[in-house]
Amino acid sequence: MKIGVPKEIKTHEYRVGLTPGAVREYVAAGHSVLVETNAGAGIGTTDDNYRKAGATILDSAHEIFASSEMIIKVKEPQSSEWAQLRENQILFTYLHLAPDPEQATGLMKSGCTAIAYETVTDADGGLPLLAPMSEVAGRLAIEAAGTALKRYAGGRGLLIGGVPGVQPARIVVIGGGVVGTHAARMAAGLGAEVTILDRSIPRLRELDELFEGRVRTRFSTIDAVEEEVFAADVVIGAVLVPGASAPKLVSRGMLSSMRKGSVIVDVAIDQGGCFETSRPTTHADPTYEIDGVIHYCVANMPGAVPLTSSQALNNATLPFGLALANQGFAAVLENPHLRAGLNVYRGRLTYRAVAESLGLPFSPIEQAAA
Ligand SMILES: NC(=O)C1=CN([C@@H]2O[C@H](COP(=O)(O)OP(=O)(O)OC[C@H]3O[C@@H](n4cnc5c(N)ncnc54)[C@H](O)[C@@H]3O)[C@@H](O)[C@H]2O)C=CC1
Ligand SMILES: CC(=O)C(=O)O
Ligand SMILES: [Mg+2]
Repeated sequence: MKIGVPKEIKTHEYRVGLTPGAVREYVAAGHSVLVETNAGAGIGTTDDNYRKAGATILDSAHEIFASSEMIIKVKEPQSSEWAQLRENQILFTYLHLAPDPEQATGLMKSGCTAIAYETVTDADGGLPLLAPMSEVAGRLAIEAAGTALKRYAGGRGLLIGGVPGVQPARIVVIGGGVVGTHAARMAAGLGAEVTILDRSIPRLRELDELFEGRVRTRFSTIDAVEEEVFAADVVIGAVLVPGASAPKLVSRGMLSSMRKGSVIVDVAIDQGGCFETSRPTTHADPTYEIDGVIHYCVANMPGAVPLTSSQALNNATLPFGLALANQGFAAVLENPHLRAGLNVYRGRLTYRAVAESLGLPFSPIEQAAA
């Protein structure tokens, strides 16, 4: 199969869909890989490194889209990209369609087959292509909070871990999945007082064992969220209902009861965010303030550390990408985990939670492919 890798064009997105190491694997399996010139600049790799791995370098995204049977990217396609997709072409990347009707209709109009990294599953009920970036974003969330807490940045002027004799920051993490666990690990490591809220009791049990008493766990009710958020210096939004828009757990009205200079890091912003006042921001201008509460809502946090992130992402996508390259669409029909990733097929939405969030018709794949 001919596989195309365009350079990422979202603001301050420095990751790349395939690293030279991954290209080598596709080429060894008999595939051709076309890479846009400078696609690897953000991870400090050159066109020559891609050529050595067996890729052909093309001058423009236009040539990549025109010549490839499958496009492998990182971020959701931007409008200039979805306009170039076409029927029978496979798109394999993050999509986050639930809060993004424009992109959803753009992909539907293109007729392409779009597989979303974030809804591909594994045998343990996990999300193996979301997990590595959630690990990165969870860890970065505490760095972002530490920066925003500084007085010159509008924050309370609090050091996350405090110092001996002075209390540390109180950090509340809503959602104890991959993002939440990695955020809690970093926060606890720095010496913060950490509470994780989740609606899954089995998950709270696992967290309790994992952190051996170093982190408090709490079942997430309306009461519990209010109590914890009002007492927090930092709130990390890390909930997910796969494919769906994030539930809004902190309302606009609640902000006035939060501490002035406290910080919200809404990692779940790519699914619409779990704070009513969240709106997507970029690495170029990551924060804004409402009612004295600093909001950090960058939708591509791992793009800031592309060396770590591109490797972690490629490790996870490789087996799925190879299956698609080897078998084409048949891989989606055969493998239930890839099938869970299918969001758009020839103009139809094939992922129920996405269709429901967008208020558009849902077509099960059996029906869409019939
Ligand atoms: N902004 C960014 O750059 C990035 C954003 N993300 C996003 O972060 C979010 C979290 O991802 P993961 O941790 O991988 O998901 P996950 O599925 O591992 O964890 C989500 C957790 O939320 C819990 N949850 C669901 N509804 C809840 C509620 N009402 N109250 C409390 N807990 C609730 C679930 O029980 C689960 O434990 C997703 O939206 C993901 O797309 C991930 C990576 C990068
Ligand atoms: C998961 C995601 O949206 C990202 O890594 O940017
Ligand atoms: Mg994102």
